[in-house]
Amino acid sequence: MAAPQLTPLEEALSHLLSQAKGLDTRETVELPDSLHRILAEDHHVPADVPPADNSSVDGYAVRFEDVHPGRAIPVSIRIPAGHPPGELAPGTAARIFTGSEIPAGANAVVMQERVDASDDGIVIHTDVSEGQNIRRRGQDLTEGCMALPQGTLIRPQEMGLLASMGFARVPVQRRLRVAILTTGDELVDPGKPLAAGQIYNTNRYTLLGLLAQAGCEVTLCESLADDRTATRDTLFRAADASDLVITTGGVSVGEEDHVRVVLEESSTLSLWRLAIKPGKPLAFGHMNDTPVIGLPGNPASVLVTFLMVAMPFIRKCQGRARLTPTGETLPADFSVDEPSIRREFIRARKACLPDRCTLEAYPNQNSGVLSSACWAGGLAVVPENTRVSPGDLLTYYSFEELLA
Ligand SMILES: Nc1nc2c(c(=O)[nH]1)N[C@H]1C(S)=C(S)[C@@H](COP(=O)(O)OP(=O)(O)OC[C@H]3O[C@@H](n4cnc5c(N)ncnc54)[C@H](O)[C@@H]3O)O[C@H]1N2
Ligand code: MOO
Repeated sequence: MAAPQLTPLEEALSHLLSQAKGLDTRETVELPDSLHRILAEDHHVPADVPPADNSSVDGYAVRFEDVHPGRAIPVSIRIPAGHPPGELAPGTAARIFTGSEIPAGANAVVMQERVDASDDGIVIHTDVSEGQNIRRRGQDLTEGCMALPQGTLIRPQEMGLLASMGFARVPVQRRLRVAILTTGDELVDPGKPLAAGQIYNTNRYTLLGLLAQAGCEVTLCESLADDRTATRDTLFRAADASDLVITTGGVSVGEEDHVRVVLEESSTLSLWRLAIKPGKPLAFGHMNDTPVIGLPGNPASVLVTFLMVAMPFIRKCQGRARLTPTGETLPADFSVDEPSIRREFIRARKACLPDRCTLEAYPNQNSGVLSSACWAGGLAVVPENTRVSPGDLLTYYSFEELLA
């Protein structure tokens, strides 16, 4: 029997994305609870950050025109950080600290290591230029500018930036509710002993981690035996409770691949043999209007298909601006001698010397080898029907970008 044709990733993705519905509801959360949530409104800068010019060092604020080699300048004021700076009298210096506001009249700060201080004042032993060691008002964020657009994933740095603008509460999208169903008689949860023929359920935990990083709420996380009725019942229950159901396993061609069969009877199933490696079989359908993405069972295939297929779908539902990764171009430090008709996502990492970075590949790229992904920093893309020699340029998606 001839194998059905392979579908390009873009074709499957465009079908999937055309079915992704945006989330309609939002909520407001306290800033500390906003990590991994999606911003639901554009955030413009309400006032300059920092709000005033301030010192980037511990030292002395002066008017640079007052500095003459060997001549002492009296210290007239002391300005601890957090206190109003006042005004600097002409011909004098202000004792100042990192983060202290610059007093009116001063236009430079000299580090204390460059100064001799005595009862007569300070003698400066260095050239002083206008503006030195002054962090300008608004250097981080300028009033009125767009700081964070709607659809931004809030990472630790965005939490900090929101705090720097004074936002204590943040409007965020409702979390996308996602159910995880792993399938297979062989699966046992960690913590229990393995009997013959059994393996530990890996995908459940990979997906829990991926969905947490993607800002989703996991509604239900169950492991299904290879049983058609149980698969059907659980798929309906999961669909009822969720905006999206993700399954792993059971989408290939065997008669024990019940997810495929149940989706076939109950919905408009699209079943693809994707032209990507790993991750060939992929199912997409609906149970009672809830989208179901059926990922293959192999643990490395789950990671790759989640990142390349499910993640853009999730991003679209979340109203994110960027759906697919941009990547960077780097030379390979490995070879692919046998070209594949499937686009290959090689678990790879950057190896950097002072002058250039190359991509190293994990030696075993089998779709059952998840340690490849723990070793790797991301995915290097080998296009369809392409041999690779060291030095050839490849697109590389870091895991950080894929999950940002
Ligand atoms: N005759 C063919 N057989 C297979 C083909 C094919 O085209 N023709 N494709 C192969 C490829 S490629 C893949 S990928 C798999 C996909 O199969 P399924 O999605 O139906 O997945 P399963 O058969 O259920 O499992 C595959 C593999 O992964 C292990 N697995 C499954 N779930 C988990 C889990 N939660 N944690 C850890 N490991 C899991 C499972 O034990 C299998 O070893 O089909 C190939 N076969
Ligand atoms: O399509 Mo599979 O994930 O290569 O083993």
